[in-house]
Amino acid sequence: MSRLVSRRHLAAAAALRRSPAAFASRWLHTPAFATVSPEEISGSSPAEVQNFVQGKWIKSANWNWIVDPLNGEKFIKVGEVQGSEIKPFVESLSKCPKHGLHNPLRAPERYLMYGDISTKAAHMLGQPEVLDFFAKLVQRVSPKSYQQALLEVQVSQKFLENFCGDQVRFLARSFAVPGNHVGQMSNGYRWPFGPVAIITPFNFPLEIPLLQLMGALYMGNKPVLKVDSKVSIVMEQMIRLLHECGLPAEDVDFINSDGITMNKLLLEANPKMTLFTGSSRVAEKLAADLQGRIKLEDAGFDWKILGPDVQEVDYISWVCDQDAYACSGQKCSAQSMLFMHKNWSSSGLLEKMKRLSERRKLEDLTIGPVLTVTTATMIEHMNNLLKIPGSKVLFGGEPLENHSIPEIYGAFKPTAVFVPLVEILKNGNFELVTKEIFGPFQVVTEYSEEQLDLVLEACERMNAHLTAAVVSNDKLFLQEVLGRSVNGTTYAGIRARTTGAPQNHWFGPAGDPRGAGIGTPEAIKLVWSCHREIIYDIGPLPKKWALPAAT
Ligand SMILES: NC(=O)c1ccc[n+]([C@@H]2O[C@H](COP(=O)([O-])OP(=O)(O)OC[C@H]3O[C@@H](n4cnc5c(N)ncnc54)[C@H](O)[C@@H]3O)[C@@H](O)[C@H]2O)c1
Repeated sequence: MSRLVSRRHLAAAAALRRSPAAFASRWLHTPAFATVSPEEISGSSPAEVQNFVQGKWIKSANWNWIVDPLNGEKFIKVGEVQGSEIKPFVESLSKCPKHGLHNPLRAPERYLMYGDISTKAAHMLGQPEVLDFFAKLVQRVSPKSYQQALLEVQVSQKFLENFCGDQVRFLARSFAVPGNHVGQMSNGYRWPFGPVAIITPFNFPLEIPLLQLMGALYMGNKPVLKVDSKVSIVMEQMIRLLHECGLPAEDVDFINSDGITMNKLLLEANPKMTLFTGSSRVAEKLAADLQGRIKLEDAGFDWKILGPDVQEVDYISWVCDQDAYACSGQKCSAQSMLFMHKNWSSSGLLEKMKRLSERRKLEDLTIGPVLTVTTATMIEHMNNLLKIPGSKVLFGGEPLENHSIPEIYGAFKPTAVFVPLVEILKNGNFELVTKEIFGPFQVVTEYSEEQLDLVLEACERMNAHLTAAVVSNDKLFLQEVLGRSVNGTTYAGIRARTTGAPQNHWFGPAGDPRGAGIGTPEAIKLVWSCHREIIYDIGPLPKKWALPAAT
């Protein structure tokens, strides 16, 4: 947002606050469950975020002030639980037994209750004013265009629709296998873990925590949820909506804290499973601390390979632009590296990508603040890449201008840096080139027919295998690339993309036994339940049973 626009925005907000009629009409459009109005939150009218534990909303002795990513004003105060205040959360989790709040043999009516809660929540979230409320609230804390924010809310709403009626109990479908003799039958059940924890990052303030939270609940677990404090206001409001839709107050705890306090809580409360979504650095620390009782959705260094068949250049350049730069590149599925077959060099693809990237502007948040990488870090990374022989800036490479984004955040133009493939593969260069920059930044390279092995070697050597796209309709090419790669969510074909997985696509990494998933019934079952086999063996004994010899 330019200084001008930012001032205009603030002036408009101030005028609105002065006018009681306008104020009233804003609040009339605020849903009944809500305690904030997205447009009203400002430095002079800050919002407050609370914690929820043992069935009650509670504050904390400590407020953590969150600054508005667009102008640096302190605009949200989060009641952050300190290390000395975690006792109620530890006690609350400890109350839940390992067999969970429900399971196929205990309190099965709760599967139906969650079907009803999902029905009501899907209906409420589907109301235009509620969709708009959450889209705008997401935009305030994790700035992205209105369309991108709305899509996040719509995906969440569709997910809830998917688990209406009997769909929650179908998640816990069991099976039976005939035994060796009469009365024997083995039954496989989906069993909950009981007390569990969910930790989520800033970039999808609603979709990631909501989908994981509901999945955990559907399968019979009791979760404590921690969302990055920068954006936790969104889930705080969603939990209020869920309570309105019948979510039992004791089923979910919601904590705001820093990472150190959450780490302490995990060690003391000993949840039987933790779902972590965030950086690989924290993921690895928690995996060690929790001795493997964890599932991970961590960093993404996502690649796209353009195959030899050049076609639909306008469409593909648009998909590349969306994949690399929508949400200012802050999607874990964002296109981090583009491998372009040489046949594309004369297609005009790179020029088109450049032109599309130049349409992005702060005013509509098609480019905006980067919440975890500063401008200086992005410049430093780019300069390090430019030391590699043959590398060059294709477009971007400069800070955004005329804005009031605070320095703790990044403000960078959509950027593409070309690095030659043979250089990428050199030891020393490889780590640098494949470092995830969680911002509007991608590396582009080119390969010839004979170099496909080198491309696949690069993909093999990467550590994160989240999303990928193979853009080609050449079936043999697709078969070769897909058969020699592992990414968990891979799009293949001329319309392939790396981002935008909706609730009906499994989303998660592959190639790691700790890898989690989100969205689909398979993801819910894998992450939030374990297999339990009960072998019924009720007899009767054979009439002529006699004691056998010792074995
Ligand atoms: N794979 C996926 O599905 C997915 C989705 C979104 C984001 N991401 C990744 O997340 C990263 C961006 O998010 P970030 O930089 O905010 O991640 P982060 O790891 O810094 O933080 C994620 C969450 O972990 C908490 N946390 C930090 N230290 C902790 C500790 N010691 N114990 C417990 N909790 C702790 C944070 O407060 C936050 O809520 C990127 O690497 C991105 O690729 C992955």
